[in-house]
Amino acid sequence: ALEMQLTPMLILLRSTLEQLLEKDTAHIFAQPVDIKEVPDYLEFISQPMDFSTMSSKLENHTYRSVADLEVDFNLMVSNCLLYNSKDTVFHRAGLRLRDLGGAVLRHAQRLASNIG
Ligand SMILES: CC(=O)c1c[nH]c2ccccc12
Repeated sequence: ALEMQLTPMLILLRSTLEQLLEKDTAHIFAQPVDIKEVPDYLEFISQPMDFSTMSSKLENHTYRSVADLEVDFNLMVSNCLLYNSKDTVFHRAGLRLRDLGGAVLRHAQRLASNIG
């Protein structure tokens, strides 16, 4: 039945998001960038993304595949690399999350292919 098919995917997506969160040890990506603290942020970034938003989208069944999750992960990382100049801790953290997260997502995609 459909709910049987969706449940394993939901479990896989939760596990994948947890693994991605673990790579952000400084919790730089945990919450939305605070526009009060960073008033020019939306002049550069049209679609903010962060892990708490991804978690809400996951629980609202917005993601139907690992690829869907990957789109928002890549958006979050791209925003960081665009807004923060190369000589910043935040930019370096974005590069590191991109590389570590890529490995997590490749493994999750392989597991997802075994569910289908
Ligand atoms: C993820 C990211 O770019 C940021 C996370 N926290 C911030 C604070 C000021 C400017 C940028 C950020």
